[in-house]
Amino acid sequence: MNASRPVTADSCPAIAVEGLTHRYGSRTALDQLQLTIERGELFAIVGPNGGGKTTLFRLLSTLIRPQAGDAKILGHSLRTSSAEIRPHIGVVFQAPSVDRKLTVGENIRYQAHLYGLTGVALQSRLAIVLEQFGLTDRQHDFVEKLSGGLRRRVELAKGLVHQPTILLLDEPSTGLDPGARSDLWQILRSLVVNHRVTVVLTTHYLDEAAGADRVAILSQGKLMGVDTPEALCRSVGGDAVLMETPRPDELAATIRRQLSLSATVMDGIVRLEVPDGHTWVSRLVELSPGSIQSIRVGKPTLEDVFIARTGHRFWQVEEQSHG
Ligand SMILES: Nc1ncnc2c1ncn2[C@@H]1O[C@H](COP(=O)(O)OP(=O)(O)OP(=O)(O)O)[C@@H](O)[C@H]1O
Repeated sequence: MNASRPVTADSCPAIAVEGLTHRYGSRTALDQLQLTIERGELFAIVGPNGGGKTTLFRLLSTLIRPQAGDAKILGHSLRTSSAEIRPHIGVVFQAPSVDRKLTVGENIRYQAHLYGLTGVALQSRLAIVLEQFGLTDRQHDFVEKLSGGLRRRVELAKGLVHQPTILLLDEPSTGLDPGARSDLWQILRSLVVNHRVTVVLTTHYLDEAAGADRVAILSQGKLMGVDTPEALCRSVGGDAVLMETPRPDELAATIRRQLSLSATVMDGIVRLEVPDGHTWVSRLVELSPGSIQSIRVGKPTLEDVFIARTGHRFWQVEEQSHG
């Protein structure tokens, strides 16, 4: 984007992760990860706490060096070329990096200095990002006076002031109310569509990951699936049928025995995936008269994908130990 930078071949992906493995002592945080992120994608890396998202994020943002494997960012190796990579990436960390005692404008200006921007070029970029994030009339306000959503916008403006090709965001929605989360996603989508920035974010909100172009599911350091949200959900097959009953194990066993369907019990709820779920409702209810308190039929969600791929509920995984 910057004329002084070497032009990178447009054909190479934004990010190509090639067998990245990372261990903290005996704990494997990332296990031979393979993943390609194309340019101009809004890409979500989703996973429960401890899944390895932050470790991957720290590797991709050149904060830590790969122990095994590599990743190419716009064709540059993380192992050998982190200095070449840095100008091309903008990073928004999970922990706030804005200085609350400085104004919005000062925060962005200091960040721009770190990337060597000065004078007219700096003023021009400052004006552009302030406008882009609806902060022009707040530029003289102290950050400590802003709402959480506006502060997050200042973080984004800082991350983009040097015009990176790739924006990495670690859990950007954490702590935001639903309105601010929705604003944030609109901004991210606009960056992709109008400015062709590749946006890669981590999240543990499955519902918001469904708004990305593609989703990678990371659990216990392993990639459990990567595709568009629609394709991932289709891969579960049919509809998800969920039943509440006082004796879930008994009902699941009856369904397996009498209907030859693979019913499972998770968190006390009997669940199964079948094509045309609505056609099964009366048969299921008649199977065990009076025992089903409620029955729900719905299209599979990313949570269903997670269950199908890992055998666990999303929020259970963090309680399990890692190998
Ligand atoms: N500095 C560290 N020392 C030891 N173990 C660590 C360290 N950082 C992470 N881990 C472990 O590595 C695994 C992956 O952690 P990581 O923070 O990458 O996951 P995450 O998906 O980002 O989780 P969260 O959503 O909670 O931030 C976890 O088991 C975690 O306990």
